[in-house]
Amino acid sequence: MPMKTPYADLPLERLFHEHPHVRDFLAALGLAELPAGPTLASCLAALDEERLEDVGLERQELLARFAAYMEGVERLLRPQRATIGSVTVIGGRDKSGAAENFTLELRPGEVTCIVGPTGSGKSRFLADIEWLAQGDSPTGRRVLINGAVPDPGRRYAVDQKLVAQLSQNMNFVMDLSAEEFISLHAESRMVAEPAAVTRTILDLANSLAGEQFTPATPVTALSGGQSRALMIADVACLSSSPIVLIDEIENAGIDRKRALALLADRDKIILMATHDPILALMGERRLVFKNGGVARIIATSAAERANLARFEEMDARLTAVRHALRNGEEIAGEF
Ligand SMILES: Nc1ncnc2c1ncn2[C@@H]1O[C@H](COP(=O)(O)OP(=O)(O)OP(=O)(O)O)[C@@H](O)[C@H]1O
Repeated sequence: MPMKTPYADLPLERLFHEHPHVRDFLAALGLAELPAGPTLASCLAALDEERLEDVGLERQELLARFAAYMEGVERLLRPQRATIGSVTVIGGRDKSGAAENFTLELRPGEVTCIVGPTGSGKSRFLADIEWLAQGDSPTGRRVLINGAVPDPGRRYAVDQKLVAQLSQNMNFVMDLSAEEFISLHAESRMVAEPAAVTRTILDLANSLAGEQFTPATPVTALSGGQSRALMIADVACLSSSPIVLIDEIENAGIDRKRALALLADRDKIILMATHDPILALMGERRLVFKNGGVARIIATSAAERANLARFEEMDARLTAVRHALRNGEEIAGEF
């Protein structure tokens, strides 16, 4: 049964005006030039056999391909953030098989920190969330979305990923400028004004990075802190994934506090492995890992938050020393 799409029957000018990406779709098939016609359906109907042979598709297949493409685009554009009100993690067992006995509900805008010694299971926990584990990982944990088992399509979807990962190492292999790189992403996400969004992301990234870069800076020339800042701004503004997993925002010349606030502001559910005292205390809670299991859940108390101000002061002083070191100054006297 061939798939039908109303888009093929729109007046051609309107189709191209409202959906400029259709031109890219056609160009990719070698159909940038089409026989004249009032609608795409009529243009495709007028294609001669020879051109169809060049494309390698039957006429009906071509329409079905177009319908599937437009459906994919619609899915991409459909807002999905509103559909996530909570993520629930139901405890499984630690490495010795002892039950974890916890049920944890995470909501948009909340930051949950993950702490514990090396090998205690922090990355495993993040992986359980990334894959929406259903008792089928070594921990036996289960993850619910909006209080229910997510449908399997959601679990394996690549275009509507629930989870975005910000990992430590950003290795760019493409030879693009920062502006080209981000605008390519903005265009692929089909945002209404890719140029404006790109500018916002570059500005945000620069406000997070200790040292500035220009839109023309090649991504391969960005420092560790700059590329990290760029990825954080990109995830905050362009990713539709409602859950963000962060494996430590290290102190690589980046305003960690602002970065975290920026992500939380966008109503994302944030899980972050960190032992940075300021970031850890900015979170709503900390999950303490031992022997592969969650040993304790500590809600950040008012008393802990009171310490935060003092740690921020200490951090500002250390930042000043770091700055002075970077500038080749001597570190003597009052700091
Ligand atoms: N509950 C569990 N049951 C069985 N295996 C587990 C469990 N939790 C973690 N593991 C396994 O233990 C190993 C160490 O865990 P993981 O890498 O998550 O630790 P980590 O805290 O992230 O360590 P690091 O800080 O060094 O990165 C991994 O192979 C992981 O799959």
